Amino acid sequence: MSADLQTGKTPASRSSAAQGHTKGGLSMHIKDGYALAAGTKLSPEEYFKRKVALLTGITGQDGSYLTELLLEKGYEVHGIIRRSSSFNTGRIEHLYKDVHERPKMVLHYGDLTDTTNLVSIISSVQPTEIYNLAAQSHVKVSFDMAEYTGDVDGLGTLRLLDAIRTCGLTNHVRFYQASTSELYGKVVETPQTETTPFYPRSPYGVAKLYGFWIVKNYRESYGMHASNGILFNHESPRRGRTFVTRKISRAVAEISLGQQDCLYLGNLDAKRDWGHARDYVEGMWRMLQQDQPDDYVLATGETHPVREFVEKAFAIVGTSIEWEGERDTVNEVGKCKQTGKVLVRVDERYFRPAEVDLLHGNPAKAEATLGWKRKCSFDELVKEMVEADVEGAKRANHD
Ligand SMILES: Nc1nc2c(ncn2[C@@H]2O[C@H](COP(=O)(O)OP(=O)(O)O[C@H]3O[C@H](CO)[C@@H](O)[C@H](O)[C@@H]3O)[C@@H](O)[C@H]2O)c(=O)[nH]1
Repeated sequence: MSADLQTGKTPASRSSAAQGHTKGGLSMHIKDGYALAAGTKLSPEEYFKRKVALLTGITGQDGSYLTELLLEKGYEVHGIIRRSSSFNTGRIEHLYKDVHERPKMVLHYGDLTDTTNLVSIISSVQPTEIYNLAAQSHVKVSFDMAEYTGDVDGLGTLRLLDAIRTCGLTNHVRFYQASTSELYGKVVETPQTETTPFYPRSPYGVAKLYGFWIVKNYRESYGMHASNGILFNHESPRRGRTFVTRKISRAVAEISLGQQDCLYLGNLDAKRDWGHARDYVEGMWRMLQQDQPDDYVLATGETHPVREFVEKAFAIVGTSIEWEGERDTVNEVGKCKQTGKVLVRVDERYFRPAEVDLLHGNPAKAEATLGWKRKCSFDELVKEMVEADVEGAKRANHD
């Protein structure tokens, strides 16, 4: 069911007058008859001559970059969004098209926990590609909401695959699953490749393990063109504010402008393979352009501790950090070398019941088969994030 984000009404229930783009949220314009009526049968020729993508998680970081890429490539993009009383479409507002143009991005209310709704959307959109990016994606939160995380991230993937089958698109649609380096968890070899054994360390990782295997199972059982992208951490100025990189870049920006005193973090020694989300969504798309489905690692091939991200982020605003106190304990602090002021403290509330200490991917297969390579370096990523947050903090102060 297509949704107008201002009114919550579907095209059928809306007046024919176009809804405008209003402050505080995004209003989508859906011409009557734009999506196909449920049950419409397209001939294979009609179906395959279209480029129609359906994204779950379109309002997230990856969803917004992927939508930009697909629109540039001439796709019609449909996204599933969850109903919320607060606006959650900030990352895709700039993709809004005037009502007088044919909209290329259409949003539908839906949820990975609602099978009927998924069947209804897929049968009316008849997508040629589906990207399953929706998830409860926060590892720490998954310890508090383990059942919900399992339902959405694990069973949600199954529901989507079954909805494709119910709609008769099993051997038509190409399916991308957002799998994750969290599957490796307690790593048994470094760097990690497509053949490294999995050992997830959180309810999130365990739910994603189910997602990974059900995709592989449906590929083998029903011949579906379904691929797993095992993506290592990927960040950007659009990253959610509770993930460590964005938490750091925002805090550094606000501290540098005198709007915040101190940054509180958990495990400073965890190591991650951090790339830029814009590069990674291109890899997702490339996976679905292959003749054969498969599983691929997307990573930079480098790993850096959280501590280094902190140091580099502060360096962008001209502050050098020196560490004092016992390492790996709550007594450790990061001080400004110039003034001696404590700018970083360790807070055990951010520790996880079980930690993933090291992630370091080997993207050789994706590079060789997909012709994919990350473009943005670690230093460029840190710089882009901090500079964007400095600009954002200045603007917020001004408003
Ligand atoms: N979030 C957060 N993490 C912190 C903090 N202090 C230290 N960390 C450490 O920083 C590391 C990265 O944490 P996140 O940025 O929350 O990301 P993640 O747990 O690695 O998970 C992300 O990447 C996965 C891919 O490997 C994704 O699958 C997952 O959805 C998420 O995007 C973890 O080891 C975490 O313990 C803090 O204050 N907040």
